[in-house]
Amino acid sequence: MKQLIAANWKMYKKWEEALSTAREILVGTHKQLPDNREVLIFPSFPLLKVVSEIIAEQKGYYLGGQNFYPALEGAFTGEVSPVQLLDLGCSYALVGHSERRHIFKEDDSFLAKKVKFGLEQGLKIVFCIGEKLEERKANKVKEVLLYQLETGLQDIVLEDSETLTIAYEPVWAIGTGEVANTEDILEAHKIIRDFLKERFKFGEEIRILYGGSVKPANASQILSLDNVNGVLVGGASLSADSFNQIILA
Ligand SMILES: O=C(CO)COP(=O)(O)O
Repeated sequence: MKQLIAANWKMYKKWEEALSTAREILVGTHKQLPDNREVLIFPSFPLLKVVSEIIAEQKGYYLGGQNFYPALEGAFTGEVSPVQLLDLGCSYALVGHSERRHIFKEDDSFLAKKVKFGLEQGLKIVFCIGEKLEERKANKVKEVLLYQLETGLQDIVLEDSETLTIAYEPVWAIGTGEVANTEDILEAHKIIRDFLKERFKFGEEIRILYGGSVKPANASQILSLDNVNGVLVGGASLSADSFNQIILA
């Protein structure tokens, strides 16, 4: 299974910066990209085209949309469809990111609809889950993760293990500089792996990423842990210099 190093640029960057960062990422890593690593970039919608032009046809580099609405087309002002993402060269999309869940109030049943619809349209889905600090303090990590997995992945049929990736992003570790410790990551990823093995016939091969304050200084240690098949990076993916160190960590 190849490790996936993913950049979530969130609502950052303008055209020129996206162009130069994407170029520097490609130039700085493509010759040394290990065979067992892949790179995925999630720019905001207005930047998809410029990043797509840089990484299109580059082996091991992929483009993803940060969000979509689960319909082919229609009167949904302000929304973007999976068909439009695919048309711009995206092969992946994020669903269930903590910022979508908490700021935009996307609930579990809506997220389940998005996962199913996105997969049906041919997008690979990176489904994000993670507990809040108060849930961790109340010893509810397992309960929360299993609930998010069970509801979000209900009714889906997978054609192969590459179409689904899970990202474990503890909410308290996102953008805080407070990375989860080794035991916490191992425990959460084991819970997710056991669920996947029980739910899907190729559950052993579905990638599980860790996200939350991943930096060049902690990336290689995190990537060496059992059941960690990649990372989803926010802040440290905005500069090519730090993201490249993570790609090659
Ligand atoms: O939300 C994240 C990636 O999706 C993580 O963000 P940070 O790496 O900035 O903590």
